[in-house]
Amino acid sequence: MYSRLRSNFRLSIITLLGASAVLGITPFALYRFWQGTILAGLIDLSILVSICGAVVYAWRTSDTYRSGFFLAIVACGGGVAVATVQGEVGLFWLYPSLITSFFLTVAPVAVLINLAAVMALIIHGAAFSSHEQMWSFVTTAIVVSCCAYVFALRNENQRARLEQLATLDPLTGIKNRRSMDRELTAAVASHRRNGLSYALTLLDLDHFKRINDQFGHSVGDEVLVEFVSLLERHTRKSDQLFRYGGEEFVLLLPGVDESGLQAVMNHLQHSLRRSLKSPAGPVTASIGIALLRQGDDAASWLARADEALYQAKAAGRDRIIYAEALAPVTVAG
Ligand SMILES: Nc1nc2c(ncn2[C@@H]2O[C@H](COP(=O)(O)OP(=O)(O)OP(=O)(O)O)[C@@H](O)[C@H]2O)c(=O)[nH]1
Repeated sequence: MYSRLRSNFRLSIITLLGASAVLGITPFALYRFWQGTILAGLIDLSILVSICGAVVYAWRTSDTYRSGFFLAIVACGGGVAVATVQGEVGLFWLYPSLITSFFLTVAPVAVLINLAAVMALIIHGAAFSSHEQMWSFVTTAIVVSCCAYVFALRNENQRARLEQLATLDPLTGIKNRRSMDRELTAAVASHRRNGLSYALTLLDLDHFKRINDQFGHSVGDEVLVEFVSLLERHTRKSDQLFRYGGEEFVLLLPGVDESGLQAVMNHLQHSLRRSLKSPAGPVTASIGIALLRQGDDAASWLARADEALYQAKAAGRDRIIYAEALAPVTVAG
């Protein structure tokens, strides 16, 4: 539970709102019933029940987008209803609602919800005792919304940047090992659920250390970038490429059959032999491939591809080794 709250910002806001609603609104709802203002009490109670329902839904389904959107409407709609029934006392409730909208849903939607809440109050007018009070409220509501908008946007940009830093390799721009672990686990789950076939390819540049030693690290870096560019050009959009570490890369190919896989890999190997070069001449790669099998998990699947790569290196490099025997490819003509 704690790890879900830590990793999912919107879920933590939804939960915080739920807890604040229970602690903050319950005494008011009870007080209003006790005072005999039944309508205001019922509004408080329905806000409370709606918020709790949305929190439970968010936890059960992890669909924080819909529950957040619903909560933003409930919080602002509730604030409008309370202000309309209770007058200026209710206006105070609208400020936290206007701010939390930006953390419950995406910024443009939050702007629309807040605008609708303020417009509804202006049109109905019953919440305000004077024009001066109304315009003071409108101005402060806009100022609060603008500040929350800027803060939410900044927060979203930083989150996206952090996500990028955590998942992408800075040199080549492709996904890193952390992303690979996630995608391999997802592929195993998809294979178990729908039987979709997957191939995992480990590619390792041959004698790469020599390039670094002879020409320097920056030339080595250029070769790595060119290698990635070649791989991207010769694979499908649905294939995923990851930097496993150093000069080792993983290519994940979904929906492949054995003969298609062999054709793709042979073509890739020819392209690498033809096009990948360092100042010392052509650069080759050794390739180990494992098809996802029933009973595999991500670790055992990767280990089989790794073993195949080891065999490719041991057998003299610049070759493709499959972890399992594949049906021979029949060449037409
Ligand atoms: N330029 C550059 N070099 C890197 C990077 N990451 C790892 N390396 C180098 O890659 C080299 C890998 O060397 P080895 O593991 O001996 O592999 P190899 O020389 O390719 O030999 P084989 O794999 O056996 O063919 C090391 O010299 C690392 O310093 C990087 O980001 N940039």
